[in-house]
Amino acid sequence: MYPLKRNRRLRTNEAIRSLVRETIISPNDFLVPLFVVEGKGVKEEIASMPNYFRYSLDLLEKEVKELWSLGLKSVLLFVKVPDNLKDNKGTEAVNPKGLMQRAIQTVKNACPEMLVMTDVALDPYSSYGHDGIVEDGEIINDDSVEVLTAMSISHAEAGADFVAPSDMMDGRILSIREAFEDEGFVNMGIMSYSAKYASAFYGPFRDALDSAPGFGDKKTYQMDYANRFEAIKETEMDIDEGADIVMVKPGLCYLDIVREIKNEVDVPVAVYQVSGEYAMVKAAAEKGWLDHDAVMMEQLIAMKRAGANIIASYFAKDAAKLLG
Ligand SMILES: NCc1[nH]cc(CCC(=O)O)c1CC(=O)O
Ligand SMILES: [Mg+2]
Repeated sequence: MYPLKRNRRLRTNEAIRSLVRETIISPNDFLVPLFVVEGKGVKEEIASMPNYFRYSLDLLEKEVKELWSLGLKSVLLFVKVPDNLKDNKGTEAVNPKGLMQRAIQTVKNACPEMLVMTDVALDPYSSYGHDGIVEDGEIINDDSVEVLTAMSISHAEAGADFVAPSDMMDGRILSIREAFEDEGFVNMGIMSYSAKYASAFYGPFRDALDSAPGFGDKKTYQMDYANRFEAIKETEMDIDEGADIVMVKPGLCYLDIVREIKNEVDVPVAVYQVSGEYAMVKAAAEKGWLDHDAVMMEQLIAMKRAGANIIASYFAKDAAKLLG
């Protein structure tokens, strides 16, 4: 007549709940995205990403030290490139004195043990705002891969630990891996954005870098969000081509994909909780409609529970502070 098994016993108080908790997060799980701009003393808030900033190199140095003191040991660098340096060839992307190359050196000087990952794609450097080279209104694959490979070598030369190709061109992981081997960068890591969907959740990021596509959309290279098997195919191919870490992006709407990939592959799986996901929580919290910290933690734990070993998140610093 009464239940023989009372599951509620294990929920009676926080002590027992924490004893049986299956998923925990710590600052070790996070990858911190950072936006870098030219200038001195610049710390600009991004309008659509409240409490998230673009830093000039001098203030980047301070920020990175603070992250380190919070236990955050990996950063993912993005740069905002002035319009006059944008073209259709990625010229500035391979400039040894470019902003990205200097940002890598700045982080390494400020904090030698910080793991530095760099975004590899042409969009912030492209006069068209696309991730590859444009010809007759199309984003052409193989020439883009060549530039992305040169860009990766340039980041390795500047001292990066990992490149994170986010462009979704075919074959770029193999090309980058072979170039690293040929040039003696045998320890350079590749975190591939292997299952990256064409998503409307990237909007605020494109504000942050002024990198919105000038024509069309990214659907000829980023994945259709209706697809699931394709994510596994993309991911397995990138692992075969030499990726050390694979990534699913965006996060929350794609946790089914994270779980499937985690079950399929034997390399670490990352997830990217993207700018639009961050903006939604901030906006609702500002209105008093959601509890910011509670919703943030619930989402981060959900990502880890879904199988993500690594979470790239704009909440990394807030979460690290809360986790103490
Ligand atoms: N290719 C560049 C890149 N790398 C990461 C993001 C999005 C990150 C975010 O929204 O937080 C994008 C934008 C895009 O593909 O359009
Ligand atoms: Mg691919």
